[in-house]
Amino acid sequence: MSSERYRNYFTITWDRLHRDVRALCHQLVERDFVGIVAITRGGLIPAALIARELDIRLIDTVCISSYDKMAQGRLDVLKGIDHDGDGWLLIDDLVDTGKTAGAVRRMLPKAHFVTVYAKPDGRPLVDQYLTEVSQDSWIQFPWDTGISFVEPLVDQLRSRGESS
Ligand SMILES: O=P(O)(O)OC[C@H]1O[C@H](OP(=O)(O)OP(=O)(O)O)[C@H](O)[C@@H]1O
Ligand SMILES: O=c1[nH]c(=O)c2nc[nH]c2[nH]1
Ligand SMILES: [Mg+2]
Repeated sequence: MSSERYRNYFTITWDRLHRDVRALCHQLVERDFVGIVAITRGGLIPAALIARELDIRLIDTVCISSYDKMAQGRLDVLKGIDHDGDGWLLIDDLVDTGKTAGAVRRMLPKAHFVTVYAKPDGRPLVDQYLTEVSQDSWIQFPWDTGISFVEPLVDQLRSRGESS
């Protein structure tokens, strides 16, 4: 873990992500949307799953670059959009500090903004989210992780000198 801001990992598996996105869709299914705007790149995966559940075929993107791994950098808008979001569903995977959400909200003030995960600082900027995650946790998504061998606990303790 390299950023001072984060003390824990909150690990999301593909199964969990799919279940969480479907649960979010239950809260959205009664509404009508013109289409989806996904915030790249993290918003693309939930956007595809939500589009399937809500039978939405019209999908656009706002393309943003901000973090380099865990380090927050300058926010660059690589591609904006030419409407105010009226009737559109705006999707990101998560809101953390709210910097990305704030910038996209200014572009699409009338969109209905949802994220799957929300940390307290960014939470007020979205209309809806499924799961709250503590501000000091880094959410590890399945596309950033893989399955690997884990040493038995006794061996981990031995190598740390905590057991004989
Ligand atoms: O609330 P904030 O502090 O702005 O952080 C939230 C944003 O950070 C992540 O994107 P990132 O910039 O890492 O790019 P990515 O979606 O391409 O992974 C995440 O997907 C959100 O868009
Ligand atoms: O994968 C990620 N996990 C996070 O917790 C986070 N916060 C900002 N950007 C993030 N990306
Ligand atoms: Mg993102």
